[in-house]
Amino acid sequence: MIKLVGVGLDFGATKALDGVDLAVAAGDVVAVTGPSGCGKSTLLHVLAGLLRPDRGEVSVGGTDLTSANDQARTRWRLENCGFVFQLGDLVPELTLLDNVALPLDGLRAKNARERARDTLGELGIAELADRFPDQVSGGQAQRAAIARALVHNPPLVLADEPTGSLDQDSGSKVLDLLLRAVSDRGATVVLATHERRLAAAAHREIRMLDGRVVA
Ligand SMILES: Nc1ncnc2c1ncn2[C@@H]1O[C@H](COP(=O)(O)OP(=O)(O)OP(=O)(O)O)[C@@H](O)[C@H]1O
Repeated sequence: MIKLVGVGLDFGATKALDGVDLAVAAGDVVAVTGPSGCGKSTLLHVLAGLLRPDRGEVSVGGTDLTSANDQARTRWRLENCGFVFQLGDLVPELTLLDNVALPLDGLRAKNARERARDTLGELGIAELADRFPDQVSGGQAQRAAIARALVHNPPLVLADEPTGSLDQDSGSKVLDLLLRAVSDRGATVVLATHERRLAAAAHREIRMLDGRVVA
């Protein structure tokens, strides 16, 4: 599903990624760990096609993201990627239902809303569909963000500290829901985290330091 060969990316003098080789099979759940600033988020952004590396090759689901132009990478991302951020990143002016329906732009409105409602139900918050993000708890907002990342059944789900803003209890619940939903779909997951507990729930852990994979 994912193949990186010799991937390097610089921000000025900082080597955010420095010769990363990585292979991830379809359906794998991989945790990327390491200290602050080691390159975890940068790696996720490269996998999503949001950043193009300066060196090396990136192929995801058979698509060569190194040679694709911005437009092709954006189209690829909308169809193939779900992204969960630490703070949910819901659109404040939209209800949870409309937030979740966002990636379904191409579907006729009624179908999109039905599917969004079903996915909210899967995450256990169907009854909150018509509330706005500032009318729900952090854990509930994070569940909606996960529903939005999964609603179009993307083959690849990228999660950057998905429970980082939650207390331990609701973080564990949200993580369980995320892992169950991706396993039901057979999706591949790459999860950046500081937390041992999250890393332990993955099939595999990749440890980074100074832009390199060290274990
Ligand atoms: N847009 C940017 N401009 C300049 N430097 C950047 C930028 N984004 C990241 N960096 C630098 O690249 C390095 C890797 O950053 P990255 O965000 O990938 O780390 P991280 O492991 O995700 O950190 P954290 O765990 O704190 O989120 C850091 O040294 C960071 O300061």
